Amino acid sequence: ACSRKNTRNAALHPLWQSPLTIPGGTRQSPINIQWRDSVYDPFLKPLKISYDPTTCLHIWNNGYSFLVEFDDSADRSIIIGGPLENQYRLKQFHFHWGAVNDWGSEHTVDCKFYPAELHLVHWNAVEYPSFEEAVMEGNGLAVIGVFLKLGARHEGLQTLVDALPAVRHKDTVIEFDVFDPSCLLPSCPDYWTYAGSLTTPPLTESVTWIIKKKPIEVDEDQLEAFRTLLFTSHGEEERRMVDNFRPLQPLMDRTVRSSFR
Ligand SMILES: NS(=O)(=O)N=C1NCCCN1
Ligand SMILES: [Zn+2]
Repeated sequence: ACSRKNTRNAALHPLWQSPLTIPGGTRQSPINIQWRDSVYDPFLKPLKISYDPTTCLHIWNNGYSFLVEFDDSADRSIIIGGPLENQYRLKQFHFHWGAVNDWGSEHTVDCKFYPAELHLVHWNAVEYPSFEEAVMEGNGLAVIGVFLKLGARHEGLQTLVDALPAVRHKDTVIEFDVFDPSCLLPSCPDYWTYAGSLTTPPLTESVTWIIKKKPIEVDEDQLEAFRTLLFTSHGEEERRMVDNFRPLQPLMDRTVRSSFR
């Protein structure tokens, strides 16, 4: 197993006061992706992504992360192909990050942590009437994970970073009219995919994970901006929003497939 220097052995994750492990869970997330154990699947299709930037609604701080939410009342921002049987609608994206650059991502690759990880959350609107119902189904959700590494400033991310001071406290929200999340995806099409779960409540085993092989680069100031956010609401004693990742979960009887040789 991979060791994160500051691993706590708390039974309850301090952040979410939810059980670290789900009793009877067989497909929990996040996991370590052991590159050499992943299996190339030639039948995996390319992932097709088409987002309409005007479906962007607002940015808000929900006390776990900051998230950008989209109008998912029609099939305007969708993904299809890859390991997916249906098309899935974009609902929101958010990030997980560390207090320092040595850790912060939820998934790891050969036990390597990245300083942050982006999750683009989509739901199966072909088979289910709402996101809330899809969350309870084995094929209800598809989440694209993108690793963030320290490097050049990311101009597309900067528009989000500039809005963060307005959502510093939990339960604050600002309108965010136009944003194309495609600018946060690496150009390389390669990904790993496996059957997993949500990593924050309700932790349901409803996610087809699609983890991009290549990270995107962001600079130190942009990571520091994430760390200026707070878990706490106005008037509460301030607690910096950092280390908002779930510890690694056991792979159990799962195979991670790759779209590339
Ligand atoms: N980190 S995660 O797996 O995306 N977890 C989520 N929980 C609530 C709904 C959206 N996503
Ligand atoms: Zn997430």
